Amino acid sequence: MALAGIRVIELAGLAPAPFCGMILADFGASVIRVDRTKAAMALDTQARGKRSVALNLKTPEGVGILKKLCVQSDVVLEPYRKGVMEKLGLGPEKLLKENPGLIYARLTGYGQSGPYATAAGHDINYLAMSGLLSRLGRHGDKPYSPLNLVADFAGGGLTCAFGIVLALLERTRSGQGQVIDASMVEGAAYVGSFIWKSRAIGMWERGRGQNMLDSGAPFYDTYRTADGKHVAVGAIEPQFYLQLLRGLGLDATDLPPQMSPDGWPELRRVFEGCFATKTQAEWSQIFDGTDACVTPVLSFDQVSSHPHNKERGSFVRDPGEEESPRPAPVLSRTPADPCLDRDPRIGQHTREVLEEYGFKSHDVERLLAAGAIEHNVPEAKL
Ligand SMILES: CCCCCCCCCCCC[C@H](C)C(=O)SCCNC(=O)CCNC(=O)[C@H](O)C(C)(C)COP(=O)(O)OP(=O)(O)OC[C@H]1O[C@@H](n2cnc3c(N)ncnc32)[C@H](O)[C@@H]1OP(=O)(O)O
Repeated sequence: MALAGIRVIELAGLAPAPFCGMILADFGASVIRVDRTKAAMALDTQARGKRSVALNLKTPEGVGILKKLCVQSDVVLEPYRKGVMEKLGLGPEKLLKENPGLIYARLTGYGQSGPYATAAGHDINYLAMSGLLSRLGRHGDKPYSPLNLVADFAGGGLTCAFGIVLALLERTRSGQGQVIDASMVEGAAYVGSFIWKSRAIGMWERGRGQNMLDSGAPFYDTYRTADGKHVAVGAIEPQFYLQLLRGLGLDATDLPPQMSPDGWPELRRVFEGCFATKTQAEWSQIFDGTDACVTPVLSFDQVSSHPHNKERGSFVRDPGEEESPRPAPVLSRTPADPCLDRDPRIGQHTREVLEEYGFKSHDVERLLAAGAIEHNVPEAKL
């Protein structure tokens, strides 16, 4: 796999850093998640392919172990509030001095500088600060946050993983590591570059929810079908729009012009009436194989059995029969090979990892007895 041989230390976080770590693990990196001792439960639902060590960073021994793990690794990924790592004596200056090749990725909401740098926050706050949230939502309604996808995952975890891969690539030339300051505000805004830059061509002149791509246009929206399900319509170009009308049994000459916002309320009423007359499956039969850009809005239950996704194997099943998306994109020679084992328990690999990083087994016993580390044996499987 593309990242085989890369050693990553991921300090356990809430959602964006775990996703970043999972991407690296899916593509072959050895990812060790550093968990707290005495944790009631693992909150990391994106632990695929990772190993877990449990360290108590409130003890000098725990901090010493983390330092040893970091200086022998390629990447450290930390999701804490600005200043937490420095307080532990594990700031980038110190670690890069000991390991000049280290890539030190800091994934935060507001970045490492500025008046908000130390403030608590979550996806919705970062999205708000990126400017994008002000553009999301239906006409007449307040701004709407589309799950925690944009800041936490697209602008956060994924962007940070991209930064790590760039730094790894650059290190092959310079031999040097570097610090990555991944701010989710900036990552989200960057992901939204199209929105920012397409203002110049007048794409966002109208208010929220009144433009072509923000649910303003009837040819770019979802519609309820006779069985209470939905279809998604994305028929922008005139030739595709004509196919949409054909499938709906409508004649363009009886309707307001496609690109005239004044006629959009009337057009939407007509489309709503049409889509409500058939089930989702019936619409799929009509539109599949055409360029009308109409697709079913699939539920999680439907998604993996849809013939397209099924043929490509777009979803994988873990041994607990839970489905999840397979890693993307697909590389032709070195594709990701997601680990299908159950997620690690907190501290499941403490002993194994510490010995791998040069600790003697009697040291491990001493650290266990001192409460600086925890080792949890997985429950036996039948
Ligand atoms: C009942 C509650 C249930 C909660 C269920 C949660 C279910 C999951 C849901 C996921 C929701 C996802 C949401 C929508 C998100 O947006 S997640 C994104 C959150 N934001 C970020 O990640 C940005 C960067 N991080 C941060 O800003 C902050 O970490 C935070 C998220 C606001 C949390 O702040 P806070 O809890 O005060 O932690 P921090 O200031 O970072 O300090 C961490 C302290 O913990 C310590 N620590 C760390 N590891 C260990 C360890 N192994 N052993 C012992 N201690 C440990 C650190 O040393 C630090 O301690 P101290 O410096 O405070 O003394």
